[in-house]
Amino acid sequence: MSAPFLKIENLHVSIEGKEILKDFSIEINGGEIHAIMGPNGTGKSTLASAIMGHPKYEITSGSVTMNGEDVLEMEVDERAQAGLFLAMQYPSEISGITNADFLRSAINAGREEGDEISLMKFIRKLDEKMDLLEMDQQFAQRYLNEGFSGGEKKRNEILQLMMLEPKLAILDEIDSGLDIDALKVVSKGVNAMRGSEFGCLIITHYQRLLDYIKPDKVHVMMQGRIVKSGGSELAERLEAEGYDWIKEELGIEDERVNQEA
Ligand SMILES: Nc1ncnc2c1ncn2[C@@H]1O[C@H](COP(=O)(O)OP(=O)(O)OP(=O)(O)O)[C@@H](O)[C@H]1O
Repeated sequence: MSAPFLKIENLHVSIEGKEILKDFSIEINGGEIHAIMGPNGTGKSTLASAIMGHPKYEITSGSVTMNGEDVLEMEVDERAQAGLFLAMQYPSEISGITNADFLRSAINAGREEGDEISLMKFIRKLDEKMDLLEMDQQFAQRYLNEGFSGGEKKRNEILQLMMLEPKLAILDEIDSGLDIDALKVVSKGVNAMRGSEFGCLIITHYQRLLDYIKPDKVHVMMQGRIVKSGGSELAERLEAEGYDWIKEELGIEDERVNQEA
């Protein structure tokens, strides 16, 4: 069997001297979609930012490899070129750059000189993906995310995903703030990406999203690491019962209590 698409081993990450990720490990194979759920403040977004190389997050030990290559050795742009993609909880607005220009530059940044996507091919692909995501054509010419509603930003993140066709996507709360119709459309986009050459890590608070995007594995994250893994049934139980039963089962105490002790 080939090496896992994404392999994270014993990762420790600190922010401003405070350790947030504590011995985090996961393996995602090509074609697999994994979901991470967990209470607020357990380090889910920190994980996403650390993998992408955000300078604020200091990796103190552990490894991250993609297809056997050391991701932590790569510059941020090299990580994107290697096929990593992050859809963020709060996508930023960039004035002066249209959505279409941004997408074309991003596609070409991942290609060799002379192998850039032709304008015709780009437009055809953009039209096709925007159709699938039921996006109005005007969004191609609007400045990136500027004035987009929360739901439109999320839909636009999935458009980027479909245009860039990364090997591994991390989707951080792409369901937050989406109405039911938008949730279905966004899920349709992610499902259209499914295939042996695509791995995906979905961070979510709600099982609802996983009704539409069926994960191969569900992981529960607490206090900076995965404490339990299972299938979709795990997400269903979390939705019904919350996290207390896991804390009880595994003897996990709230951190604040630990600090006071
Ligand atoms: N820039 C920062 N400076 C200081 N602390 C930070 C910073 N970024 C994150 N943290 C802290 O790290 C911890 C983990 O935050 P993170 O955003 O990764 O959690 P999360 O699991 O994604 O939470 P949520 O479910 O609420 O989105 C929190 O206690 C947070 O306050």
